[in-house]
Amino acid sequence: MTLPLQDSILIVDFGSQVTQLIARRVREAGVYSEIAPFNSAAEAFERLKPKGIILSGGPSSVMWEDSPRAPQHFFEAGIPILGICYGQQTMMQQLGGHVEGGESGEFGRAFIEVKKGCALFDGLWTEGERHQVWMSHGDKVTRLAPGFEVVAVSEGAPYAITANEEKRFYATQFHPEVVHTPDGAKLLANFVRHVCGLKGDWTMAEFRATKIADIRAQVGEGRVICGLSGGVDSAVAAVLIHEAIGDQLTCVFVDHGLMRLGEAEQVVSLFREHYGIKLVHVNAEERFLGGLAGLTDPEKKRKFIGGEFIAVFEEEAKKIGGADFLAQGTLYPDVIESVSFTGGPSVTIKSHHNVGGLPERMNMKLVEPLRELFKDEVRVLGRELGLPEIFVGRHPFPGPGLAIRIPGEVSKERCDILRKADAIYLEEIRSAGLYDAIWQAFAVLLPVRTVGVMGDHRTYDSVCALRAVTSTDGMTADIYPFDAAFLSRVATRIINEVKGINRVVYDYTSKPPGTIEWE
Ligand SMILES: Nc1ncnc2c1ncn2[C@@H]1O[C@H](COP(=O)(O)OP(=O)(O)OP(=O)(O)O)[C@@H](O)[C@H]1O
Ligand SMILES: O=c1[nH]c(=O)c2[nH+]cn([C@@H]3O[C@H](COP(=O)(O)O)[C@@H](O)[C@H]3O)c2[nH]1
Ligand SMILES: NC(=O)CC[C@H](N)C(=O)O
Ligand SMILES: [Mg+2]
Repeated sequence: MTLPLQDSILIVDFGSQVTQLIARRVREAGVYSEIAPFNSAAEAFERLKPKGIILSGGPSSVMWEDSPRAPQHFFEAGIPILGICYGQQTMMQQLGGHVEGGESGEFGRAFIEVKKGCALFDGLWTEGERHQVWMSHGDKVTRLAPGFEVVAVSEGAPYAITANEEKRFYATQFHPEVVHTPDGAKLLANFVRHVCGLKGDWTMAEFRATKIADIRAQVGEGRVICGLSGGVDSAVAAVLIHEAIGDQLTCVFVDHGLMRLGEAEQVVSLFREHYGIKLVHVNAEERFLGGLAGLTDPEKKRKFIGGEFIAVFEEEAKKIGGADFLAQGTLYPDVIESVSFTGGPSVTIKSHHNVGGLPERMNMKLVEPLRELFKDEVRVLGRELGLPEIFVGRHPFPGPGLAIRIPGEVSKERCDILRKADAIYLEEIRSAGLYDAIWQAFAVLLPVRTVGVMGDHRTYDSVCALRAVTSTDGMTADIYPFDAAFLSRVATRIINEVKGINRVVYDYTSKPPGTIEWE
């Protein structure tokens, strides 16, 4: 089944780290968009018949031989085009302008001065105003293509915004898609609604319908195994896939012994209570803990866990007579931190078990309907699908579980200690009414022992670190500012009630420079 063609924007990806943010801003403006790598953009254009095109940034330089280009016929299609950074540079060059390597680039905050009104910022900015934007470029346009004029300048980029109003082509040297360009979202909304003339009535309901059609097309009559963790992402993925293909789906919950206190039982009973979806509960504690023995390097731990997950999924697939597809609730941040996207410049920060931690050879093909979304968007989709708040509002919990919250070697004994401390911490957060104000909170068991004195005895036990952060999408995060009384209450309870811990500290690191998890 294919859906009727809907109004859309095509985003051509040249490998920028933040291409997905363009898509996100366009979705926020209520317009459907798809991202296509530059080398398959022509095909996507044929299929979508978009009402506008956005050319992303990218790591290449247009002065390099063989650097990527937009299909030339896009410029003759009679629809509006917005070029961002690299997208601006290639557009200018492809239309007869000129780009040079700058003596010095502009990275980070910059200010532009508006020289002239233009449809791109109609109703938003006016002549003479100065606005903060975010830049990240070394090259710059030095001669405009015919028909273009300068509408805004910055210190390092005399052509900060240029426009060919007749053709409805616009180009920015800065990145409107990032939050550090405060008016950027409005600028993009203006482009898709005002310039491209789209209504802005696209919703998550339509995303749901599109994804259901995509899943049906991908899976056909095949069988699908879905890794279900109890987290938001896999619950939403499972319900969505079930809506698409019904009984062709079997969910597999892997209890790797690295879950929080009581979590495994809770996940399984909650899911069975709410959904008539087939669910297999696999007890795999021994093999996970066995394989983790002796491993201390975070990436080795992550890779082992990623591989073992797949091994379990493959075994379970065999038991149901084979499965052609493995579904996961992979989100965009998992992808961008683990691997470079469409050959982009991003480096591996950590191998999320479900992406960079996957073994190289896998028998099943992946079904990942949430791969372009950010967590807060998945929550919106979850509500759209009618998932109860108890799933939708849950703090994220990483697939590798407690293994990455126990720096150094993991053992059952250390998992048990951590489980108790973590449960006390979360219980206190809930009873203080803070759970929903926090993005994620957890305890970490450090491989450090310190001296203490309890009841006149000397103790020599482990240190427990507490972490709590606020965030909207997990990509950046800030610490949650508990008051001292709360922290000391939690610390006292943990030290009193958990044998093996005699000191508690609070982690004050934002992301960046830290990551949310400790490994
Ligand atoms: N214990 C598990 N058993 C089966 N699959 C799992 C397990 N843990 C993680 N997965 C799979 O890995 C994917 C990524 O995990 P991740 O933690 O990012 O998502 P989630 O658990 O669904 O949601 P959340 O981020 O809210 O915890 C999950 O969506 C799920 O498909
Ligand atoms: O399913 C997952 N598998 C993983 O391997 C993984 N590593 C980190 N996370 C979660 O991702 C978010 C960002 O975490 P970091 O700042 O630690 O990268 C946070 O919400 C983390 O809990 C993971 N989730
Ligand atoms: N962020 C970008 O798109 C950078 C484009 C190009 N690589 C430059 O340095 O100017
Ligand atoms: Mg999880």
